[in-house]
Amino acid sequence: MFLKKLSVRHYRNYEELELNTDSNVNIFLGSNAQGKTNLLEAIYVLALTKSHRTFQDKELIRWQADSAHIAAEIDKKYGPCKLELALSSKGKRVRINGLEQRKLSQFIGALNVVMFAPEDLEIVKGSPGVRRRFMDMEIGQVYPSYIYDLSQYQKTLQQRNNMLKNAFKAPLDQDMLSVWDEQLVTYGVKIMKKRQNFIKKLQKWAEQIHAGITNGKEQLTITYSPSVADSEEVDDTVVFDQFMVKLSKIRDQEIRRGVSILGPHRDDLLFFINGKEVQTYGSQGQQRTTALSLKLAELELIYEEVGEYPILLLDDVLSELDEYRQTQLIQTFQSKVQTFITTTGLESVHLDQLNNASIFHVNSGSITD
Ligand SMILES: Nc1ncnc2c1ncn2[C@@H]1O[C@H](COP(=O)(O)OP(=O)(O)OP(=O)(O)O)[C@@H](O)[C@H]1O
Repeated sequence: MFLKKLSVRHYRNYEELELNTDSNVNIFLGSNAQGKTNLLEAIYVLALTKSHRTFQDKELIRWQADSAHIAAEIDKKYGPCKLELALSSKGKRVRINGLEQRKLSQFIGALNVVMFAPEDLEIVKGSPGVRRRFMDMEIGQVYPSYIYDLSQYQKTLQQRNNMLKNAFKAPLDQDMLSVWDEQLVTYGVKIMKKRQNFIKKLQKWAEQIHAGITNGKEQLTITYSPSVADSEEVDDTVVFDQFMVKLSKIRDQEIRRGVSILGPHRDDLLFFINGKEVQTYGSQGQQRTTALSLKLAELELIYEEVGEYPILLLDDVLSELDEYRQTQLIQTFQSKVQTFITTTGLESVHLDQLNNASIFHVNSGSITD
């Protein structure tokens, strides 16, 4: 995929901006707080309809404005495509080639991106919630049906939690709870299955890439850890039954605690280097390399599934990498992936290794020469 033109209006600190991005490598250069990340974020939001750094959509709208707009012209394998997204207090509206899409799931995936930002270290180091969000965002952009299953699961979970929360006030409607149980399990199994497949594919690439970055010294293993199944293997019928049985066993506990304690909303991912868990035993450098391998693996996974490479967004990460890792990264994207990079200074970027990079000077929400 190749992003030819990006336009934003009333987005973060941008009043109005149109940018021709004809190069394979586009560098947003500027001091702190000028709007470099805002531009990468705009591309990310156009792809996934959500920001990578906030859950609050209203933060994306320029102060004092009612709505924000992002648009892009993209060259895809099958031809050119125009994407538009408008954000307001009423919600989001999206169009593909001028045609309004009723559901966001019809829009997500039209543009594929992989963002690598300093916060990604949290995927390795942080709480399970960060890893679940990582899985959800990434699986959703490749398999649109996942977004539907996930939203159905979340709705069911909310209803079921409401019921459990109120169980101490009035007698529990056991029949109704059984209906929610079955629905929770039905969508839960679909989600687990897709997460398992995704992680298996990601593992294959990440292991290879990580071995390359570490000169074959480290073997990276990524394991899906579902809260329901006894192993990472998820077989539909077996897990459906296991899930139902386990729910009935913990019913009293769930009623006492007033919350659903089993299901994909409690899943996790585990990372191991040479058999040792990275979160607990990995050095800062190993954790960083794990996050990098993960992101580079995503490029390959998306290529395998979608048939073309996504756009790579590198937010202030080159300076964090030593020269060897920076070279590895640049060599990976240089030939095949259109890349957008933010940086505060070119001295930390080995420009000599980049062919035909365009440099945009970002200054208080505008691009200057
Ligand atoms: N909704 C908004 N409306 C107007 N301005 C905003 C809004 N949200 C953020 N900003 C402004 O955007 C700027 C931050 O932009 P951004 O995060 O892109 O910085 P950056 O250039 O990447 O800096 P750094 O190098 O520090 O990461 C800040 O000046 C902030 O006040």
